[in-house]
Amino acid sequence: MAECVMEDGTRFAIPQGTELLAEQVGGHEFIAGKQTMSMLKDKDGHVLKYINKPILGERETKFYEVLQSTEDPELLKLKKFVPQYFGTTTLKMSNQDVKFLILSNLIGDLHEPRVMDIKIGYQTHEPGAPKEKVLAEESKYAGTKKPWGFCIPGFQIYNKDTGKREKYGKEFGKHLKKDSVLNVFKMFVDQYSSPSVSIETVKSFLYSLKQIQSWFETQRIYHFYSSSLLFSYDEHKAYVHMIDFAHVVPATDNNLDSNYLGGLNNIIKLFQTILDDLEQGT
Ligand SMILES: Nc1ncnc2c1ncn2[C@@H]1O[C@H](COP(=O)(O)OP(=O)(O)OP(=O)(O)O)[C@@H](O)[C@H]1O
Ligand SMILES: O=P(O)(O)O[C@@H]1[C@H](O)[C@H](O)[C@@H](OP(=O)(O)O)[C@H](OP(=O)(O)O)[C@H]1O
Repeated sequence: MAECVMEDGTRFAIPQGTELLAEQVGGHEFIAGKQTMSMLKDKDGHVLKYINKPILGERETKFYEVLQSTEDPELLKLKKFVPQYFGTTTLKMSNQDVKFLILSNLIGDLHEPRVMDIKIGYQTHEPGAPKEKVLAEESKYAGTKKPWGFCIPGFQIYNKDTGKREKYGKEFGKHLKKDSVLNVFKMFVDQYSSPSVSIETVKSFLYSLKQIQSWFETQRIYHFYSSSLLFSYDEHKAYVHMIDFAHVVPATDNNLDSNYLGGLNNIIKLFQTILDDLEQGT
């Protein structure tokens, strides 16, 4: 069993042959005494996601399995935005068998990746969720979720002076207000000395976002609650991917996922504003 040390000094055992995914920006982390676990990486560079939570783990696994075997042309369009799925694995942790999803590493080919997790939706609990879950979700990230239909659980950038990685976590995201979001996006894409990198990055984000948008404008298969868009880039490449499908449920009454579309449309508007400003040199 290998050992890991968290930033606060907590030590814990992780399965042999794995390491922490250092670039994880959102999501669950290991918490002593709680059944939560950080994202891991295996020897082949795959990302391992802990799926021991009942219902949620099974739901996310099922989502990947359906996507892997589908011949539905509508669903097939989604594949390029979602991590590749390589099945599940059971590993020993503190003598317990623990199940993980094996996924492609979405940022594996980026150098010092800048990464932002944006969780989509005015509502982040699925219909029928327990009352405590509804209250917990509604009370969090209200400054951005209510006006914009998304929130920012985490991101990482590199300090322009020291070159050191800087992580902004959930507490930062929870205190954000409506009017600060544009500046956070600007800071995120302003990481290299040449403005042309920012311009190309934002153009690439917008290109992918509009493809995802056009999928959501017609698909009536699923509703995606609490799912994230993962933005990543370096000097040469920029990506937008969809992750976290633990709260994806069949679409009710054949409706569009307006909860997701609303947030996505606002992200597109904000990045378009940034692109316009960058191109005008303001
Ligand atoms: N396939 C992947 N490749 C690279 N990084 C990933 C991948 N999947 C997840 N991550 C990283 O791990 C983080 C957490 O992922 P994810 O949202 O799936 O976890 P979670 O614990 O279900 O989150 P939540 O707490 O929102 O339910 C993401 O913010 C991202 O930084
Ligand atoms: O952003 P935060 O404040 O960390 O909020 C967490 C976030 O809503 C997760 O999606 C949720 O996990 P699930 O997707 O598994 O419901 C988790 O529930 P949890 O505390 O019960 O793990 C919340 O705490």
